[in-house]
Amino acid sequence: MTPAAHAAAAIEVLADIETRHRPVASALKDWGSAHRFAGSGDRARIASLVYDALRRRSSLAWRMGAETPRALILGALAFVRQTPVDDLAAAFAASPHAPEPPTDAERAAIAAATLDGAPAHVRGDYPEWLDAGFARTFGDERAEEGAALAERAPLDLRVNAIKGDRPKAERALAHWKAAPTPLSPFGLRVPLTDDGRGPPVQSEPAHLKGLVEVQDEGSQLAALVAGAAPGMQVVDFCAGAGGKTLALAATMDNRGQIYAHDNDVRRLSPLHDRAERAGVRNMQVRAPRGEADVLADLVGRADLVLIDAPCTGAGTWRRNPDAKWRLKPAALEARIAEQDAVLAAAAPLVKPGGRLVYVTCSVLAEENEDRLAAFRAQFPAFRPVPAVEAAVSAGLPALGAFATSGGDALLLGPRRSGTDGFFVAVLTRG
Ligand SMILES: C[S@@+](CC[C@H](N)C(=O)[O-])C[C@H]1O[C@@H](n2cnc3c(N)ncnc32)[C@H](O)[C@@H]1O
Repeated sequence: MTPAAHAAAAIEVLADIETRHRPVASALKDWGSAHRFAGSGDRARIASLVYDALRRRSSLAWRMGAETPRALILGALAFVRQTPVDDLAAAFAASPHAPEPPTDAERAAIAAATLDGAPAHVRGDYPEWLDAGFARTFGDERAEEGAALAERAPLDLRVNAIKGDRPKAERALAHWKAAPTPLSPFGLRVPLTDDGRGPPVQSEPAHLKGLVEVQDEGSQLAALVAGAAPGMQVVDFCAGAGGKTLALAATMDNRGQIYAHDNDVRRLSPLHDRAERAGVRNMQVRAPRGEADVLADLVGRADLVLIDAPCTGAGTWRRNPDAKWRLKPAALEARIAEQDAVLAAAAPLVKPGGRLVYVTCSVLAEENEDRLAAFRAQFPAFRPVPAVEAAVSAGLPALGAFATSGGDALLLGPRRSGTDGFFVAVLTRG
């Protein structure tokens, strides 16, 4: 397929997403099934263009003066990919499966485009109803912070210390030009292609042998700040597929015990194979079993309980741009209720003197500081560890620069730390 045909396909996929309110992954999958001639490289290029358009949907629509799938894809090619409009016109004219060449009105929109005068939520490409929430966290810099969350995300890997060190992994992945990440001592960053595609990690020997896992640097840092150490009893209360479980286990060196729990048994299922591949031998999966309290024996026994709470994912919009446009106030309310519920359910597991670590991948204070305040009112025995102190004791003093204004937590994000957005608060039980 030609680049022009990729553009035509991306317009089709976006139209499917808009008209049938479909998640982007399903729309892309269906397009691939209906167009079997398209190879995996073509499908990846189409997906990358769709994601580029979705990340910047508001600002592209503002610049193009329209929010149609065609306007968004032309805008992504012109403003994200920086393709000159005459080159687009020539490419479209030369390909039989191309969109119509840019009209005079579209050319004029591209030539005149500016975001001057656009409101913060348009410049920052986040939903208008979240403007107050963004203003609360970021104040006058909310448009810039939103824009950083609308950039492409890098491909980060975590080197699994059970299987080898970072230089070993770097050598194994030299053909990808993987290089150390700035903040995590276990991170490697893999450059993407100009159009935003990464290499096939899952089939790479270093991945198959458990030497590396895909994990954003911010997620790695959240797990490191939690401070799991050899010999501890650790509960990963919202383990999901185990991204953080494996990171915690790597710092425990197979000594002590890590219990991976989630209230959704299906989410836990990949963890068995992942742990096997990673060489983790001190993990128990505590999946839900009907009404039984599967963590009853751990009450008051855990040195560390990590709550990687269900959240809106507002810190990971670089990777899931359609999620930000689909997010509605009711979903935020539902996540808040779940966050209060997991905090209340997990707190009794912490032993006196032990640590509770609350993490979200959101930048919204309603999911972060407000939840901690509500929790502390209900559980006064828990006291926050100042973020600077938590960073120093994790051996990551540089993270102190990302303390929240209250100083009780860390807030990471693409504009601050070059990572996804994560909120990390450490509390101790008195
Ligand atoms: C942010 S995800 C976890 C991601 C995972 N820790 C990782 O690093 O890959 C949040 C998880 O919380 C789980 N969850 C939601 N409510 C819960 C509850 N009441 N008890 C336990 N887990 C819950 C969800 O099923 C979801 O898997």
